[in-house]
Amino acid sequence: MGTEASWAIRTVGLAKRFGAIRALDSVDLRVPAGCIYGFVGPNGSGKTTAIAIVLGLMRPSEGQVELLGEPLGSRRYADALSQVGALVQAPAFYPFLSGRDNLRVLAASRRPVDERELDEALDRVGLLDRAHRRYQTYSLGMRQRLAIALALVGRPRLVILDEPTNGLDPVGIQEVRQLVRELGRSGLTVFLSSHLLHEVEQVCDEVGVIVHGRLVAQGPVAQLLRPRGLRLRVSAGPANGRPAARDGQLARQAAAHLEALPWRPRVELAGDALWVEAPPERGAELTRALAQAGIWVSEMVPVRSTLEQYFMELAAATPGGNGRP
Ligand SMILES: Nc1ncnc2c1ncn2[C@@H]1O[C@H](COP(=O)(O)OP(=O)(O)OP(=O)(O)O)[C@@H](O)[C@H]1O
Repeated sequence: MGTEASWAIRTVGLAKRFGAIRALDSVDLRVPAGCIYGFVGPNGSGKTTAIAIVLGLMRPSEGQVELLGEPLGSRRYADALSQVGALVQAPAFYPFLSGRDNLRVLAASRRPVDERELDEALDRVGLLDRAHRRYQTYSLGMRQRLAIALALVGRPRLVILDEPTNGLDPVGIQEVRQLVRELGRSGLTVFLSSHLLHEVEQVCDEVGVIVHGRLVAQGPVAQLLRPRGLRLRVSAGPANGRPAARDGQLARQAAAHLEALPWRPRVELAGDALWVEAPPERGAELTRALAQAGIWVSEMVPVRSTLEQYFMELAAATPGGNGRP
């Protein structure tokens, strides 16, 4: 495998077996430097296993790994690791110490740190002015931001966050997502694992989708996760002189008009709403066709299939990717 500094993480044919369980099966990760990469998959799909291998905490059964251009197994892999910050498990912070003292104690347990490094990490996560307060007074979001600060001490080039919003309240979730976006904007490469497709969609530039240990899709979020359908609600036109049709009946009429369009979109009825398989930019054509038939669109929302459907479709489309061996 050639050395390419443009990949923060690159794996080829990465596999890990635990007895009969294939936790990872021929995974080719491509994490471009300078992006926010979302590693998304249902619980138990192999995300933590892949992260543990990249961090040198677990040996792969097969395959190659390159971190910041250095191959796993080479002497320089340790140098690459020293430029990586990671949050894999919640750090054991001390409740009675301040945020800053916690950071100092835990960071110093790995290597000597100076106050300037602590200031910088606290500043990046927006906790500098509250660093003197006791940890036990912190909100859930602040606690997680402090945990991310610990991963940022020493200015890593890459930060790996394993499910960083798990267990947080809604405010904390928003704080952490916002922080991840800011870290990405600052030029840091962020590798974030999540079982939430919408989280990855909101925060990441690139995505890798893993199902049952297989990477079933990878690429820019804008390409892979774009909405594939439109949900419509319709109402009778204001002055078309027809007796008002019942909602369900009107929806059936609307479906018939749309299915008759030259490009024959697939249409499904869902009660009084319709689901049309069409990219959002075709919305105007749909509304025009319906208006010409005297049916008015009262609501139109771009939608994707549900997370589970999406994972299932991707897994089914991948040879051997639809179940465990
Ligand atoms: N040390 C281990 N021994 C045996 N099986 C393991 C071990 N670690 C992980 N597994 C199995 O490997 C598979 C992948 O687990 P992994 O923890 O990597 O998934 P994950 O996507 O991170 O899920 P979660 O978000 O639930 O942690 C699962 O079937 C899990 O039970």
